[in-house]
Amino acid sequence: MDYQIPNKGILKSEALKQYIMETTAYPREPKLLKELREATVERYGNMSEMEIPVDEGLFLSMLVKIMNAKNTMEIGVFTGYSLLTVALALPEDGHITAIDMDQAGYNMGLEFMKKAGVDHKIKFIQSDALKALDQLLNEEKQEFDFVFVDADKNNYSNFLERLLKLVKVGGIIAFDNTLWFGTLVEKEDDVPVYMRDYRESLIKFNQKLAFDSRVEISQISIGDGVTLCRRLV
Ligand SMILES: C[S@@+](CC[C@H](N)C(=O)[O-])C[C@H]1O[C@@H](n2cnc3c(N)ncnc32)[C@H](O)[C@@H]1O
Repeated sequence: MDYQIPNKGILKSEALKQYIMETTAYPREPKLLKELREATVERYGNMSEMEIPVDEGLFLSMLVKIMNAKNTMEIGVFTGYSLLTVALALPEDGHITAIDMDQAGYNMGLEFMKKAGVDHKIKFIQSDALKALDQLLNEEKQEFDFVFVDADKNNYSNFLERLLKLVKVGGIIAFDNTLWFGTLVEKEDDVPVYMRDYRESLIKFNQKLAFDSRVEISQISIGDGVTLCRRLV
């Protein structure tokens, strides 16, 4: 045999990433999401990198629609790119409980939610996420179909424990950044010091998830890595 099938890894270069964005992501990005993305870059500069990328937004949007999700939650809002994405994907009577300890980012994004006519679907809770989840667990029981987690990577395990009581059986909890800029497979010394703490937590979280029989998991290599956890029991 004089040929070899190459490794199945997907993104081999920045150019390939750019190709995906330019051919299938940017042309499909809803107008108000584009405006929000650009306004976030203008206001927050490099911090705007916290937003999920456009291709990931399109993926989440389709997932929410395929699932027929109605009652959803988001942990980690910033200016609301993923929040507006999900709000647009939900039906008119859909709902998102959005949690962030910072209110300023959400306030900026709210203008775009209003323009899109989806602000009535959103209940924003300004709080530390663990506190807010404990509060939700103490309140009247409600079942979530879909949760997007994009905050405080040191607490992903703690979020999971609480979310498994809040998400319905068959529902999905999606954890963002589970590949942490590829640093998980780099030597610690080669990783910038400010990224090591989350790197360590995510390595442990991924290892633990792999053997957690309460969920079915799928690691999606999009954006910075998204792990889907479907509640089984
Ligand atoms: C990566 S950004 C979220 C980006 C957002 N999903 C988007 O697409 O634009 C993370 C957000 O999580 C919030 N956050 C971090 N730790 C938190 C915690 N323990 N409780 C609540 N919010 C937290 C930060 O204030 C920040 O706005």
